[in-house]
Amino acid sequence: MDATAAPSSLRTASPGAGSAGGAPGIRLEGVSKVYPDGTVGVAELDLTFAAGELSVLVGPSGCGKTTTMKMVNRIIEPTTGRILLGGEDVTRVDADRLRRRIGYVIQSVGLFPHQTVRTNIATVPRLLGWDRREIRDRVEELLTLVGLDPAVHGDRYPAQLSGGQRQRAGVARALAADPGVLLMDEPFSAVDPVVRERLQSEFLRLQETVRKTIVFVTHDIEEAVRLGDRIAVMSTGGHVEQFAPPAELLGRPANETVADFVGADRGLKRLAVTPIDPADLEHPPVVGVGDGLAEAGAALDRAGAGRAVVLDVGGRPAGWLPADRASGSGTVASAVVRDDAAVPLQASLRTALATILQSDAGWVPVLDGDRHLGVLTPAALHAALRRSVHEGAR
Ligand SMILES: Nc1ncnc2c1ncn2[C@@H]1O[C@H](COP(=O)(O)OP(=O)(O)OP(=O)(O)O)[C@@H](O)[C@H]1O
Repeated sequence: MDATAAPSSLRTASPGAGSAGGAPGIRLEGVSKVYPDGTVGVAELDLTFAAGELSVLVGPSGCGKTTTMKMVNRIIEPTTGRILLGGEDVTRVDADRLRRRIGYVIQSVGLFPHQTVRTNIATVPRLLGWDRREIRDRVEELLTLVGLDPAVHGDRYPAQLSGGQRQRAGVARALAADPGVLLMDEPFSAVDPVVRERLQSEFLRLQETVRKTIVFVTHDIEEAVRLGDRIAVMSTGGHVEQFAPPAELLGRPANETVADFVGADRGLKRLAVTPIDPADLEHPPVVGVGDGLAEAGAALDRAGAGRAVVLDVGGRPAGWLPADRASGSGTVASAVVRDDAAVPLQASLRTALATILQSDAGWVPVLDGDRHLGVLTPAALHAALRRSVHEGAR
């Protein structure tokens, strides 16, 4: 993507192609870094980061993650090898100009402390000579995109923001000139776990819109599994032990090193990357809040079920009706055990399990849009997880 282009509306594109909405793929060919003291940071690395995908680098401390990432924007100069951005060898181009084509987000954010959030975000567009109006419009667009209120946060200084807000501003600054590539060096590790999870979710939604080619370094395997389209597990010298989508990495670790790194609880981690299968849903009787109790009782009898799912007038789950309350006069509304917990069909088994654990129902209704599809029970969830582990192990 031409970084000197004027701000455009955010791009959408499907991943996997040679370039996605202008985002180039990145290819490292025989790349090595030998530091002046002789330390081999990375040796003979061949690796491709697909266009529009988020690739995560994980591995033990000192294995060469940061070196690998920083060679892409040449904050660290490779000793040998080539790095191609959308087919163009960038190992010889002007490093400053290269960096303006690549967004960079780091743990300590790196916002300029004496500049307002707006001025910080405008840094690269200003360097690229955009006109004032374009810059102003782009900054407002980005503040909103990353969830900062332009009127409230735009004119604050970094010290006047929370850690999470600073990270959002850092992401906005990295995206300012609409670069095709983002490098992210432990961007969410300086905030507490709750804020981190929120930032991760927001960031996933953002990536669905902008589809950048992202190289992301983290120490946190959970974060890698949550965010990565692909995860590279590295060992000393930048050696790639396995580079695979999260489900494959957790289901079929290539060797002991990877298995050790992803952890003995990798079956549990698979929860986060295993989708709900509609075939696993159970279908207890469904009654409406406005139905008569006698009618609901008859439906429960016919099905031989101990309880029914209760839907409100809009068709959303409102709770459940135990068989022993399904008699007498009145409507289901007078006897329903209220519980509006539900998950969308797109949710992971992890979200489904968390929701089940928070409710007394012992199941969770699954929705396709607004339509109730059935309920997921702990037994079905267990079966789905076992199946996915076996599939992964084949
Ligand atoms: N400037 C330097 N001079 C000499 N050796 C260096 C330099 N920078 C990094 N190294 C070494 O290169 C190797 C790879 O370092 P790198 O920072 O890429 O690892 P990392 O996987 O990112 O580690 P961490 O997870 O601890 O951040 C390490 O052995 C490190 O000590």
